Amino acid sequence: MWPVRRKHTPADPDAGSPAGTAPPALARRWWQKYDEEVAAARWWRVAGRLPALVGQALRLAWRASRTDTAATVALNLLAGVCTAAALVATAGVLEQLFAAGPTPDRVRAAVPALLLVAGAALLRGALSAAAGWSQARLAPHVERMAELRLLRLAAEIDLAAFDDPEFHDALYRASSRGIEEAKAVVARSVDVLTGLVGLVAAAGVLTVLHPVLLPLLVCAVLPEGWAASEAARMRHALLMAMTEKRRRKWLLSDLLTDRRTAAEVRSFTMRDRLLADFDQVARTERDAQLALARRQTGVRLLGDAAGGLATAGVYTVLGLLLAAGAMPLAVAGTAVLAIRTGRSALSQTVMGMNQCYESGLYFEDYLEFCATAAAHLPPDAPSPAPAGFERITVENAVFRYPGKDTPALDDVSVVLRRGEVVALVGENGSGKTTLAKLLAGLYTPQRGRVRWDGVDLAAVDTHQLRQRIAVVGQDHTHWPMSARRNVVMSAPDDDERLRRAAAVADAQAVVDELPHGWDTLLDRRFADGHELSGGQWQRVAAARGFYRDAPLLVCDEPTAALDARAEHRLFESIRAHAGAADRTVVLITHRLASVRLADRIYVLDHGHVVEQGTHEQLMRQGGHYAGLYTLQANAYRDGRTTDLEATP
Ligand SMILES: Nc1ncnc2c1ncn2[C@@H]1O[C@H](COP(=O)(O)OP(=O)(O)OP(=O)(O)O)[C@@H](O)[C@H]1O
Repeated sequence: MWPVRRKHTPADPDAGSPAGTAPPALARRWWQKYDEEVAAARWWRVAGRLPALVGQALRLAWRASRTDTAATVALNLLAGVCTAAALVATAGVLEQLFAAGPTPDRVRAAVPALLLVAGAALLRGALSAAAGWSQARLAPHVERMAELRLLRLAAEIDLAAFDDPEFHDALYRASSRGIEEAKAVVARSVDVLTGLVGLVAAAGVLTVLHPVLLPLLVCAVLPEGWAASEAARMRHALLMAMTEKRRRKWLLSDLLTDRRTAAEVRSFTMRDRLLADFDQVARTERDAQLALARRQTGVRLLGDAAGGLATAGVYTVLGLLLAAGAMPLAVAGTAVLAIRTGRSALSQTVMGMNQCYESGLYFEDYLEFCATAAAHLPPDAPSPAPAGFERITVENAVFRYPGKDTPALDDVSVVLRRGEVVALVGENGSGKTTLAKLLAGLYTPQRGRVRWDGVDLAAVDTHQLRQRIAVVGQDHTHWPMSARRNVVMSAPDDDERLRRAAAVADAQAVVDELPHGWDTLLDRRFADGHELSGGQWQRVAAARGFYRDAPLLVCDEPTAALDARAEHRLFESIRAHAGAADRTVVLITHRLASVRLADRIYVLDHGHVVEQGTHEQLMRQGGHYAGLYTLQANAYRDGRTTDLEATP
């Protein structure tokens, strides 16, 4: 699917990390296409990319809150205008003070300009405070919008993306910093605009005073700007290179602190091993951070030295102009003020651009993730999913997991009719779960088709389709919610339906023992939360499948954690569930006694359907199925059978 092999970027500080933590060469994915381009960006590209970046940030802010965006931009711009007005008024004050004539007259003449300076300063203070307030109000709106968008896309994208490590890297970067930086880009964009207003004012005053002053001022500020953008680029390149390691570290810390792994960490004395693995990655990260700090300091020193020299040059030129009589003292005084204001405005602009660029790099990670994820969503205007079916056919389906050379399913064809119980059997890794996920509409085959009667499922509304399929999964989720929510899920709440589903799945007895019945929270990490046993969870998961009341029920090893009696009852219930309303059941189980009564059995081996038929037909064939069945039957016979184990 993504054939080009990835090479480590030159910025990767851990190309030779300790054994056990070094990532294997990963196949290039669509998530990665953009990374190297960003890591290689230089400061001169910053200016070119900024307008688009600022535009996107402001659009996001606009969608999040029009009032606060408009207020933030307008108030900051007005504050910038006040700074400019104060500068021009100060020039007027100086001009009056250095004019010829008696001192009291000069001071009196300067009073109107002085009042203007004071007024502009006051107004500027008030505007800045109001701008700060609207900016603070805007940030949570932007954060909420950005977070919701990312979560919506992550929850909607094709399930296959979750088998791709690059997807996880991209998601990690987008969610860990991308969202945070979306707010920063908006704030820094406003800084740039404000700085530009001040700069225009100072530049205007300086150009009027002497044409050589403005270019000198620009030269004084640019080195610092260059240094800051280089430092930002280095930091982002490091983040790029460290993404996978940071995820690894996070995973290891999760293993050490998670409740689900806490027991095995102790019983298998895994603590030291996990800590050692964690420390290996942490040390690599620390060394990379130290190297980054060293390189950043070097670049900053260079920028500061060049900036200092250029500033000294500006004042030297000013002194020379004064000495040569080419500039009167009043004008020189104004020039010093204008240079200071201009320098701070230019610094604000350049720093704002840099910070905008730095935040923008992370913001672009976020934008890129959203754009790529959006491009991999199911089709926009799909045809409606069929309400039911007479026949489901899988035709010559080929499915390969991302990054795998061999397909998990190769040229597989199966047929399911309405009201049938169809069993999928085969050894571990033969492709049963993958086929079940294709039938459940969770994966789309890369070749071949899955149809409900004549309708190809690749073109239908997946959301609608999935509402017509119930799945009792092998790896069902223990939702940290109430018992009721664990069964009802997203369907409408209906007590009678809940009672029926629980009765069929034998889950009512489980719930009856809970302190708050259906409203008990099933998570021990919260106060008053309760935990269920593996078998009890499995009954709740089965009730979830029955509650959905769908024409197709896919059961992937639904009884693995059940005791023999409960397992027997659940299979009976599944059969009755299918018979009662002409529902079709796909059943995956290694307990072959339970598949004997299936209407048809498909036997899978290494991703191929190798046999199909009823139990009797397959036993007569004497092939793969007959071999497996006889093996289990003999095991039971040798172990002296009991009533429930009379058949294998
Ligand atoms: N998420 C995944 N990413 C990559 N490969 C996978 C993934 N899930 C399964 N596979 C591979 O696909 C093949 C078929 O796996 P599948 O889970 O469909 O087998 P199965 O018959 O259900 O096995 P079991 O009886 O152990 O549940 C196996 O080789 C497995 O390694």
